Amino acid sequence: MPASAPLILGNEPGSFPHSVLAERHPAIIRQVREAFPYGPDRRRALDALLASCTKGVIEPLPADAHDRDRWAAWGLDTYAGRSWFDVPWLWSESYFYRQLLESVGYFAPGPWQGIDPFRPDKLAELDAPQTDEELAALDALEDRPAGERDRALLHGSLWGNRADLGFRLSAGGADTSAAVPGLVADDSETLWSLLPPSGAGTLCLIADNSGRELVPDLLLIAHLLAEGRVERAVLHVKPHPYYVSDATPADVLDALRRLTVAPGAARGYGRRLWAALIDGRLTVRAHPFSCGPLPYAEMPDDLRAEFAAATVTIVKGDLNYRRLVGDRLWPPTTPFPDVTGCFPGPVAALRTLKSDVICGLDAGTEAALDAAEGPRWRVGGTHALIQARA
Ligand SMILES: O=P(O)(O)OC[C@@]1(O)O[C@H](CO)[C@@H](O)[C@@H]1O
Repeated sequence: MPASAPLILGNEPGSFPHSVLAERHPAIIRQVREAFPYGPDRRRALDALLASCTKGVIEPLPADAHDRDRWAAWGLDTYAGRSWFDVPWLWSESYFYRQLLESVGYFAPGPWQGIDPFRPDKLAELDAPQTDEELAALDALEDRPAGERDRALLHGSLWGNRADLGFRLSAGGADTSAAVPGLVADDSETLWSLLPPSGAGTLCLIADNSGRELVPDLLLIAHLLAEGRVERAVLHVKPHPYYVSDATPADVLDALRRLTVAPGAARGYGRRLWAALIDGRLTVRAHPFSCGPLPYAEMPDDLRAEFAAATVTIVKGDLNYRRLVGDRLWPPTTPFPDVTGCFPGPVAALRTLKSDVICGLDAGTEAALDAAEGPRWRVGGTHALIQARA
């Protein structure tokens, strides 16, 4: 990895990270308050979190918190007592979601234990007519040449990353804006070379959002298994609700059910995935580190061994990209292999651009984007990348 680049904090007014802490997080708290009829205690806890995350400091966890030791190992003892704006942005955001779940009683025995505060929106998205349209498009793909199906399913998974409910909350619907979407980097050939026909290996896919992103991720997995490009797949999701729409094991089951009751070709994909789960060719993992506040460079040994053994790991979305390359302001032309060197094994990123972090651009592309859009191209969600290294 190149020596270093500035770590992103949220303390610069006017910056995107600052707006996430100062505006997006309060909006998420408001949304969660409306999602369920939480009683006075839960509402008080949400108010307290709002005050803490906007004007207060990072509070420590109680000594009996189930994950006290884990968060201590992840840096809580260092950051407790400091402003949410003055610690690494990645850390601050992650702790916000941890504390949001605490506020709604997600972890405590009682009626709200295990209730996903974002579930109503996730289900609404899964049930939306757009999902039907996207699934219906599979019918037309059935008799297309293999290469065309490869590309369509890869791009479906890539652009599915625009379906990010947290992003929509503060981007005012930018995910459907008319700005010309475009790939700013395309290492598809490297990725396909890692997934040759008759591959006997394992694909790891680190999922991002549920709903309209997870569905095409599952379709891609089903396709790669059916085409024999990999023998097994491991889908990594979050152990608990996170960044509003991130996929959890329950969301995987919802998406799978959506596929298995869909008309046309989609149902076939659903049935194949169902069978693959039963016979073990597809497994779902929800590792605690997947909701951790640290870059992948600091992943624990069990995950390191798992990714090292994979044929390739596909890392989905903006947040996972930040964790992959470190949440730092690299010069955009820094080569992707240079900043992903500590990821154990071949890795590919499929991401729409929703935060300032970027690497692996060629100088001409960077200049053209700056000239056309100013800094907006980095965060608008209208551009995307496919980056890969063996
Ligand atoms: O990971 P995803 O779903 O593609 O995007 C997550 C996101 O919306 O949240 C972060 C800000 O809160 C940004 O990194 C990014 O814009």
